Amino acid sequence: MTRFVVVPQWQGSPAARAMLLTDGASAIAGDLPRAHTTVLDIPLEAGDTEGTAVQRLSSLRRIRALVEDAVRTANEPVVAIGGDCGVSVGAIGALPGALDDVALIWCDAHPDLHTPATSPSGAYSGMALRAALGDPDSPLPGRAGLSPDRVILVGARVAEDAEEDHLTGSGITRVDDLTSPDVLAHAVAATGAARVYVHIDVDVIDPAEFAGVSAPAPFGIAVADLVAALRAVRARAPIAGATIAGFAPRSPVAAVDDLGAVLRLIGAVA
Ligand SMILES: NC(=[NH2+])NCCC[C@H](N)C(=O)O
Repeated sequence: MTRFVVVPQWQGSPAARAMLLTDGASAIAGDLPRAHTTVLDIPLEAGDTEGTAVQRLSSLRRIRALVEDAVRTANEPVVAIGGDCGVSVGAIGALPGALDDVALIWCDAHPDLHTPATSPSGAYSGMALRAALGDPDSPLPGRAGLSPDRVILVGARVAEDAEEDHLTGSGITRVDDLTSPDVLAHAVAATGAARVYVHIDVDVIDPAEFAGVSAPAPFGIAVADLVAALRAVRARAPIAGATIAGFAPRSPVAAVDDLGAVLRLIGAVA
């Protein structure tokens, strides 16, 4: 079975209306099977930087501990429901066993490869993949063991120069076209990994199909293509865990329009 861990946090987001992410998490939670769902009691306050370049770090640190504890005690694969992308760093770090057999599929309109020094916003979500890879400059790094040559970045189309510079020669594989469903599975097979973690920021989906995101970016992936690609991945390697992040509906009525797509994505990883 799968355990759903709902993390209604917003503190890692650069968005002006970041708290919409807590509404998104709650909307999703309402559609999940109650007996298999844990909703974390997330501090609502912003917290402070602790003198670093990471906004709201003190709250993010407390949230990290809650996420790690929930994933560790689940004793079954967890689908973490954000909140912003920072949720994945703790959820990946708390996976059972060493991370050296894990491939990470990072589906996101943004590569999230900033360090605190290069981030334009100070938002931890924009540093999330870099932190998951053990960024030595991060005050809140992920657990060691994940390797860039086992990371596949899907649908990233809005990147700052510092992120493009880091990507060049990083060993990270990029996949931008999922219209052929086996491309992603082949990329995973090429990493040699035995299990897969799937991170999905819903802003990877084309805005024509999905409205409830903080910063819509054109030329995204189709829901059906991502679902088919993930099905092909699962035929080869088990999913060790997953995150659905970035759902920021403008209103409860607007949330309903996107929930079908969210549930299809959850079905693809759960
Ligand atoms: N996964 C996301 N929504 N990331 C947003 C990051 C935006 C921008 N690159 C920043 O660091 O502020």
